[in-house]
Amino acid sequence: MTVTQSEPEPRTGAQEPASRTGVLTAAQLAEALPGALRKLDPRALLATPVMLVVEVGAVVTTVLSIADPSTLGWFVTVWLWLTVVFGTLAESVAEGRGKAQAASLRALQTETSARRRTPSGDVEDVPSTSLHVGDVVLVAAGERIPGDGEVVQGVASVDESAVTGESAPVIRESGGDRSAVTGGTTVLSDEIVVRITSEPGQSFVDRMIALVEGSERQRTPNEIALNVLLSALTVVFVVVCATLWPIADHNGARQPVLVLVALLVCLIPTTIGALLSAIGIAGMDRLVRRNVLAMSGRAVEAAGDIDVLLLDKTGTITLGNRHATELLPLDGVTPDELSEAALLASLADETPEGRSVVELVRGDGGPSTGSGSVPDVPQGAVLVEFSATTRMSGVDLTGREIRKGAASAVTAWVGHGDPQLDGLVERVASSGGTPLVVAESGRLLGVIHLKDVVKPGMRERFDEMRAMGIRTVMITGDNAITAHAIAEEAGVDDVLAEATPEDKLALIRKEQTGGRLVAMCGDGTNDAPALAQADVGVAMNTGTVAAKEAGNMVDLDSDPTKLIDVVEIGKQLLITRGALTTFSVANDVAKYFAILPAMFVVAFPDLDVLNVMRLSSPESAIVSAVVFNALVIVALIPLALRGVRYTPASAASLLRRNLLIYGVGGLVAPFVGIKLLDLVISLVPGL
Ligand SMILES: Nc1ncnc2c1ncn2[C@@H]1O[C@H](COP(=O)(O)OP(=O)(O)OP(=O)(O)O)[C@@H](O)[C@H]1O
Ligand SMILES: [K+]
Ligand SMILES: [Mg+2]
Repeated sequence: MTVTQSEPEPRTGAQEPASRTGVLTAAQLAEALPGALRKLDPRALLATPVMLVVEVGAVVTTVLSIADPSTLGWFVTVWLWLTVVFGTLAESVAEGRGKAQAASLRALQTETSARRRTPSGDVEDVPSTSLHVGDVVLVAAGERIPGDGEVVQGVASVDESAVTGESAPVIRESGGDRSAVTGGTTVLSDEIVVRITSEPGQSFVDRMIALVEGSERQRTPNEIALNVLLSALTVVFVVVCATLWPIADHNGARQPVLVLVALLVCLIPTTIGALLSAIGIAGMDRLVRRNVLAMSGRAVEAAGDIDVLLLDKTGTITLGNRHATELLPLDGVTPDELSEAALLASLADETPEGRSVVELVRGDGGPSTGSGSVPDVPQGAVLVEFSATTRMSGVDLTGREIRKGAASAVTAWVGHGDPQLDGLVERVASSGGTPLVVAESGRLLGVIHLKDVVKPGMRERFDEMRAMGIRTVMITGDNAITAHAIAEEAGVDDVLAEATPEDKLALIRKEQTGGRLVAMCGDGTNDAPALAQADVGVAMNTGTVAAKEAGNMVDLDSDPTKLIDVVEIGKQLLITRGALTTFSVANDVAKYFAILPAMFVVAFPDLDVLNVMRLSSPESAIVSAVVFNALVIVALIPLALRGVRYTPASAASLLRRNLLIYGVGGLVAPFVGIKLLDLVISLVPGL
């Protein structure tokens, strides 16, 4: 697990494309070109009405130029087509950046043979592609896991490097919060039984491929709203140009349709129209680079404005391999009595905690990766499974009822407490451990000490979040003393202890009704409702299938502090879109003043006062403006892909800075650019 992240390693080990850093290579452009040309299909352009209008304009000028050829006509026509192609090229380049990654992920999908359990209990060999939800397969050391699933039996160490890029093996085991396995990863030791949870073609890797290729990207509400605004602006300018025609005609300054089309394209917001979707794709791509898979673009945007982050304790803030280290009997209880009861209450407990109790009592000792002897459950035993709501587990035998679990739950079950027990519980809890109280038929026996370790580097990262204005709250099913001990060590701002899944959900709703945007990091099935309710729900990749499906992001590194990166990327996405919109509109306004005087100066000599640009001829002015308009798109592709830099600062000062750079810059650039182009273009005979 990587905890601190600076620049992440390329996951695939493939050569780092230069465009990641914002530089476009010729090879990349060449590779993206076929895709860009395919996107010229008007049906594909319907999604960006601004560019569709440019394409229609290009068709019109093409027809006019064929009917009545002129240098001006052909110049305008070629550059209008280039404008559309530059737009589709931006999107195509953005998509292309995920292609290498997609290719290496596809390699994971080669068909393998799976050992499937038949209803009669036999094992049959089937191709991995024919596995369906609910099938149960056996996977032994050295074998590839044939599909996404949940470990229902056993413990194994698994090499997930092909998916996560992390070479250290991870533990996958039944019962707990580390039960999900990903198809295509390899079991390194032991044997596990896996219940398949995804249909062919809908696996985690399939979704990753779709994500990195950008084919599954859905427009976010903000993006849709902006697109509508840009379309409305376009309609306004179509009307302006259409009415300009009769007015000019009436005043004896008849303008050819060709010129009006050129004017229209210069005025409508082509820059942002062309780059909008590339900005969105690049944002997703940056997340993937950080090993975060975002299933929803809305969540990425929301991440830019997060106020509160809620985190589960075990497996999120701590490493999560809670295991029993010590048995503490009450006075009058022999160590053997406590051991026996603890063992019986754990024999059928498939959670890692339960297995670790068995190991401790049996003296197996070894790490939880050991294959473990399967102990016998006494005849006639009725098992009481652990649930996050009861916070207890145990067994009913003839004449004996044994439970182990959270102190409050077990003392409530017994019907009374015990001062000595309180002392033991507090001792374990104040060290950050989880105390499990053991009781038998109304009698309290003692405490099991479950130990867990806080992941390294937490405190620094939580400090960083505080600086970004994000409040961190740990929510755990564990008792208040343990919770506070861990919270203290990890450096979170607030704690909610003894929380049931409903409490976690209620806390999120409460924060949300206060108008705050809430992020949640979790790994357990009991976190799933909260992950689904949160605006940004980040599931740990180590977690359960339910958690991964409920959230709208999965962190392959299972690092809760990754949220810092997610927030930065979200902010960067919003800032980039805002900056380029500002630039685009400012640019168009400036072009209006740059070329209108040139167009009408012949008919209205008074306009000459406005003709500050002193362009060489009306024709050259028009072509220069169209060429400038197209080149601006190309010039800004790298910025759209790389994103405007985000530095933690107040929203107001960021806005001021960006208005200055992109607003004023957008106003000035056309005057300089068009003037320079005019100097060159006026050399062309006929312009
Ligand atoms: N196998 C088990 N048998 C009995 N009791 C358990 C078992 N596992 C956990 N408990 C008890 O139930 C409590 C809640 O556990 P759970 O794992 O559901 O917590 P949670 O809400 O996921 O929070 P976190 O993951 O942050 O600890 C634990 O603190 C512990 O006291
Ligand atoms: K424009
Ligand atoms: Mg949990």
